[in-house]
Amino acid sequence: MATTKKNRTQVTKNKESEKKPKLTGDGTKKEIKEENSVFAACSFTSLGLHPTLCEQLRERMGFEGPTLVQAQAIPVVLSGRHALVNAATGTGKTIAYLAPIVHHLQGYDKRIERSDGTFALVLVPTRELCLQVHEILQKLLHRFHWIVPGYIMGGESRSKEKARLRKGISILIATPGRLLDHLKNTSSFLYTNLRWIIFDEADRILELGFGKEIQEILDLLGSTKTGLGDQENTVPRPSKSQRQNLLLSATLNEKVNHLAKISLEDPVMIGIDDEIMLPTSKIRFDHSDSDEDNEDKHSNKIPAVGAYKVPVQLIQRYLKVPCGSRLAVLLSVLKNLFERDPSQKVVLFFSTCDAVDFHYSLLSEFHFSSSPQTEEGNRPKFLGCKTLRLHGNMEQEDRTNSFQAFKTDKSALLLSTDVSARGLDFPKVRCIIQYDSPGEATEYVHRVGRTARLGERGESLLFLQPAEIDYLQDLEKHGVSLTEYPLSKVLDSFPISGNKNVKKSVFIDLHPWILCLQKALESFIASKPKINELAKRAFCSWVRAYTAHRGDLKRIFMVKKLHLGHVAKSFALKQQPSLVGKSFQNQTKKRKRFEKKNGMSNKRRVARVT
Ligand SMILES: Nc1ncnc2c1ncn2[C@@H]1O[C@H](COP(=O)(O)OP(=O)(O)OP(=O)(O)O)[C@@H](O)[C@H]1O
Repeated sequence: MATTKKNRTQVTKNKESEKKPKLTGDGTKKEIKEENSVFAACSFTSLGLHPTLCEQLRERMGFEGPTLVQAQAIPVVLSGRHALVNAATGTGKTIAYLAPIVHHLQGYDKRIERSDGTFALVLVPTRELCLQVHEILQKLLHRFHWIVPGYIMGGESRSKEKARLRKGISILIATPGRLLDHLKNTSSFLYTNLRWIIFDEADRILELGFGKEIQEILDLLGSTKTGLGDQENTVPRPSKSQRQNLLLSATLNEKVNHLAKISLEDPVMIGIDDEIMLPTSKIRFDHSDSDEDNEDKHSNKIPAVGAYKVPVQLIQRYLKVPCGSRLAVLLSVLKNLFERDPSQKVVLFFSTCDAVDFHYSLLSEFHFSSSPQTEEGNRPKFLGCKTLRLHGNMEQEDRTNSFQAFKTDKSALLLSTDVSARGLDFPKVRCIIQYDSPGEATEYVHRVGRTARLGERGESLLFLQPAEIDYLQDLEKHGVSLTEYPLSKVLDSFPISGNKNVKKSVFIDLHPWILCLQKALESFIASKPKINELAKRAFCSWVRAYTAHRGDLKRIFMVKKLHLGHVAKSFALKQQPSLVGKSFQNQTKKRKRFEKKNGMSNKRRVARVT
């Protein structure tokens, strides 16, 4: 704790000299307002990093100086202490752990070699994050060619990964399932020199149901306090000075407590306010844990649920939309956004892969004119922007292509599930739209965190039905407050039958623009059998996802309150809800049989959705 506080003080003291322009990751200059600054006033060199590494950060990556979280975390990581790092999205946590590791590895008396195996292991929840961290690491290692970066993740060829592991990877980025697979089955994977284990997006790794895998990984690596270090096949537990574990996320909450408890020794807390700290002895990590007396021996403190850190400059709004008008309103909001600024990036979040596929096809093919005189062939595309999609049911190659395209594109709309919610750093995203609500407040924070990164401006819109409006109070509990989006004004701005002066309605679902658009959408879907099929599938998955809300959220997202006819309308379906409902019941039965057969837990089900 002492180290953290000292660094914090140093950062505050130096704030006066913070006014000069900073370079962002993409090399563009910008003024950062002092009160909103994410940058510290010190230099990378003053934090103790090797000059060549500092040069690399500045010249190759365009980073003039550290961010606040880097200024706090780098000295701690360099010191060898275990740490729990909490900082808002987009504040540079990746460099906060990678830079000190590279600093140490390049400085070994005897240069490390591939045959020494793996020194550092970075665990991440998704494949895209795996690729992203690897890309950053490659840049960081440009001048240190003897330190080899590598990744292993689901969806890739196991045999190719085995070959790479056999040759040796110094810093390895991995998703948990595939790592465990190699730990058990790849005998040439050498990790006796392992010194660092990092959990990036620690809470998400656990939420995805990887808790058991993580426990097994830590045991196999001999890195738990209660680990099975004496088992065959495990690495002898290194001394405290040799092994260092780090946990990072913008939303560290009680889900991480268990992991912190089993993997961190006397950790330094970075970015965690004292008010939200509880001694570990006061917290039950899980219901099976009756070992509280032992906890008192370690008087570590870990974070309790509290306020989440959302970038201060982010403008957060909500839209209250009746269920049956959701689709028409969504399309109107998108049209308004891209007409206001055709060259921008927007991410649109859905709860299921099927919903992404349906809306992607719809937006790619839907042509519209509010004037009935316009012939079908002459109607313009409803939305002129480039559209991309990303979800967990796509082929790995398509996933990677979408991910890379959205990174480099100057203007595009990305339709995605929560697979994009964590850690992904798409430059210059201007707006986040949460069409399907995120459920847990943590997920809200990470979704909106794809914009307003590193002090840039950004906007977020959350769709809620009138019956779901209490969700705003749930967010308030975590210090997140939203204001209402001026929907009527936006809807009034659209011409109806080429006429801007039509009598407008105060009710969204009776607004002439919405009525006209809804009618066109329903005719379009009825005339396209393939998209119609996608709409029905998306409808079924949507209702299923709605039923999956957990705990307190069930009170807000009540399936019983859903009017299935209106839900069908939000997929532009004219069918009777009972017809659609029947196919939903069949699908639900099929899913339940599948899950029973495969012994899948609740948490796994959430993972399958993304
Ligand atoms: N010192 C720096 N100066 C300028 N840009 C930086 C600096 N450090 C990191 N960046 C850039 O800031 C952006 C955000 O960094 P990063 O993805 O590590 O954030 P994060 O805190 O891990 O976000 P999330 O919580 O969403 O995962 C990246 O584009 C990165 O290149």
